[in-house]
Parts: sequence; structure tokens; C-alpha cells
Amino acid sequence: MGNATRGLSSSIQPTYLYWDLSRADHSSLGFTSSLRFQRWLSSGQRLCATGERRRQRRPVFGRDASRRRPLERLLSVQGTGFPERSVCSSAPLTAMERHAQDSKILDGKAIARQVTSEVATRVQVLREAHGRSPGLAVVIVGSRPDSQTYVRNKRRACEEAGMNSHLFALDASTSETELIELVRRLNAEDDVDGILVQLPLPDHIRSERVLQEIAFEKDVDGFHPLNVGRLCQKSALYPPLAVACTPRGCLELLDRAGVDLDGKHAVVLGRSNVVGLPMALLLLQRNATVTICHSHTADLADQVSRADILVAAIGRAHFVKGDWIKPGAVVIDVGINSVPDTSAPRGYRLVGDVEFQVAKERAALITPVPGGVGPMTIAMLLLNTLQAFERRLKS
Ligand SMILES: Nc1nc(=O)c2c([nH]1)NC[C@@H]1CN(c3ccc(C(=O)N[C@@H](CCC(=O)O)C(=O)O)cc3)C=[N+]21
Repeated sequence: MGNATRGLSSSIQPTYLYWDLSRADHSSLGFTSSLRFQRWLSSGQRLCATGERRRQRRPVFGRDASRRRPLERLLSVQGTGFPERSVCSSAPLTAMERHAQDSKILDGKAIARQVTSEVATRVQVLREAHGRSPGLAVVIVGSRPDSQTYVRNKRRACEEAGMNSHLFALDASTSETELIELVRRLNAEDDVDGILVQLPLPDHIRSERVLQEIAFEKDVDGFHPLNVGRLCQKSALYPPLAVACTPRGCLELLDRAGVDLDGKHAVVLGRSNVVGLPMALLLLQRNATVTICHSHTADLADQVSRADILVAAIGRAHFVKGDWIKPGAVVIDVGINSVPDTSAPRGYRLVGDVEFQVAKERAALITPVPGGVGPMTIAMLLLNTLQAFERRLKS
């Protein structure tokens, strides 16, 4: 057991399992990659990624000039964005990656990989200067398979970024009081810079009650009322310390693709605390004109057809029909819905809220599911954790 459990284990130990990655074997591929990536960065060399050569050979932009700018910018981001592929991995591009590079697909997986490399570089610099790495505590209650997948992905990402991840897997019968007790201990724990309590929690636990307890400074989900309040109020003096990972990931995708939001009509489908609402606020701060739609909105198709930027976060498979999309729109699909598919190895496959195949023909840029917003959510968790760590180093 690592340092983070010191003093934690006495009263509630039987209810949770614990892994400490701080002593994990850092010769694993992720860590090696980031080291080599850093060496590459500091060498000032510019390497030609596999995908770049391909791009030079054939025109990848559509004929439509209005679509050119964001795509060009996206590819210029990608042009500097794939060093790990040529430096650190000899694996050939998958069919999906090839496709993403040659089309208008906004490749969240590739951009998340880039963000993770950047975080890893910074983590290493800080570790060398301060002798410590950021620590993220992830708390999961119960055994929902989707939550377990996400938590596993988060843990892997931490490892890739050279962060310590402390996983607390609690039994579904854990009481609200016990969970709060754990959160309070994590608040006081020096080696923990960020705390994430995986949602949804079982019905007998009031999540607002628990989220309130997470120290504002360690709230890497951006769900604490103070962080939410600061996001709403827009103040240079008191900005939020963290913004929710999924909306922040969507914004990062738009930024890295060079999508200009100023004066654009953005339509957000969904008004949840975790996605819709903070997403709308972020877009508003970037001077977009924002419409928030929800289950009571009249004529959704009409609203969607006016969107220059569409963010779909309703959680219903293929709810948004492809022909609702305004030609040239940028479509960010947040939905992750599993639909039965007997031909898939797991018996199901993941689809977004948007009818992808049809929408793709009309959109200028569109995120796939999987491989779009999901990986970006995790990359933003790393970034929020890094920022929490940096704040604590300063204080
Ligand atoms: N406190 C809290 N913070 C969260 O940020 C949080 C949460 N609770 N509860 C659930 C949602 C959902 N979420 C995702 C994370 C990763 C993927 C992800 O990696 N998706 C992959 C596919 C994963 C798969 O194969 O199932 C992809 O889209 O490519 C998706 C969704 C974080 N959430």
C-alpha cells in the first residue's frame, strides 16, 4: 500500500479495494512513450508522422471552400500531433485512424493522445523539480459495467501521463456516511491532488451531498457548487478552478480543430449538470449565440437545423437524424449508447446520439462514437488533475 492509504485504512477498509499505481512498473509502454516523446520535443526536431506523408500525397479537403479553414487547421494540429506514432510505436494505423485522417472526422482519440503527451511532459518536468507526481483518487461505488470501463480507462490514462492513481472500489451497499467519510479523508490526504467520485451513485446515496464534500481545490470534475457558480458568473478574479471534463473536452476539440465560435449559433441538446449546462456556459463565454434544447423543446429538428455548432448530449441512440444537420455544421456527439449487435464481439456496439452516417455527409466536422468525446473527457481529467497539482505546488 502506498502513502495515500496511511491513516485511511482503519475504519472503512473492509468495504474497499485499493490499488496504488505509484509503485507500478514505469517501464510500461505508456511511460516509455512519454519519455521518448519528451526527448523528441526537446530535440527540436520535426518528425514526419506516417499520416502526414499520406496527407501530402492526396488532397483531403473538400471542394467546398467554406469548409476549408477548420479542416486545414485540424490537420495542421494533427501534423504536429502524431509524434508518438512515428517515434514511439511501430504499430500500423488502424483502418479507423486512416479514415479519420482522410476525412472530416474530428478524431477525439488522436487529440486526446496529444493532450495526454503534453500532460506527461509537464508531469515529468514537475517530478524532476519537486520530486512528486500528481495523485488522482477515483472512487467508484458498486459494479456498473460502464462505470468500470470508464474507471479502467481513467486509470490507464493516469499511468500514461505518469500520474499516481488511487482507486477506491466500494461495495454497492456503502452508505452515504461512509462515502462522505472517505471523501473527507481524501481531502486531507497530502498525496491526493484530485478526487473524482464516479457517477451515477447508487440510489440510496445523494450525489449532491457527496459532491459538496469534495474539497473545492481537489474537485477535478468541476462539479463542486463553487466551481459551477464561478463558471456561471464569469469573473477574471474568481475563475472556476476546474470545469467539468466532458464539456471542457468538447471545447478543447473545437479549439484544436480551429473552429471559430464567435458569433456562431450553437445548439446544445441536453441541460444536465454534467454536460449540457456547463457546455452552454462555455460556448456563451466564447461569444456564441447559444440555444439549449431539452425534452420539452418544441420542434427539435427545426432548432437543430439552425445550428452552426451542435452539441448532442441527450443519451438516446441516433436520436438526432442526419438530415436535421445544417450543411457545413460542426457536430459534437457526446452520447455513448450501447445497442444490441449480434455481429459485435461483445454482443453490442456503441453509438452516439446522432445518426452518424447521414450526418457525416452534411457536416463540416463530426466526432465519432467511440473515439470522439469520450477519450477527450479522460484527457481533460488529466489536465484538471495536473492543474490541481500545480496549484498545490505553488501554495
Ligand atoms: N464523476 C464522474 N466524472 C466523469 O467524468 C464521468 C462520470 N462521473 N460518470 C460517467 C461519465 C462518462 N464518462 C466517460 C469517460 C470515458 C469514456 C470513454 O473512454 N469512452 C470511449 C469508449 C469506452 C467504451 O468502450 O465503453 C470512447 O468514447 O471512445 C466515456 C465516458 C465520464 N463520466
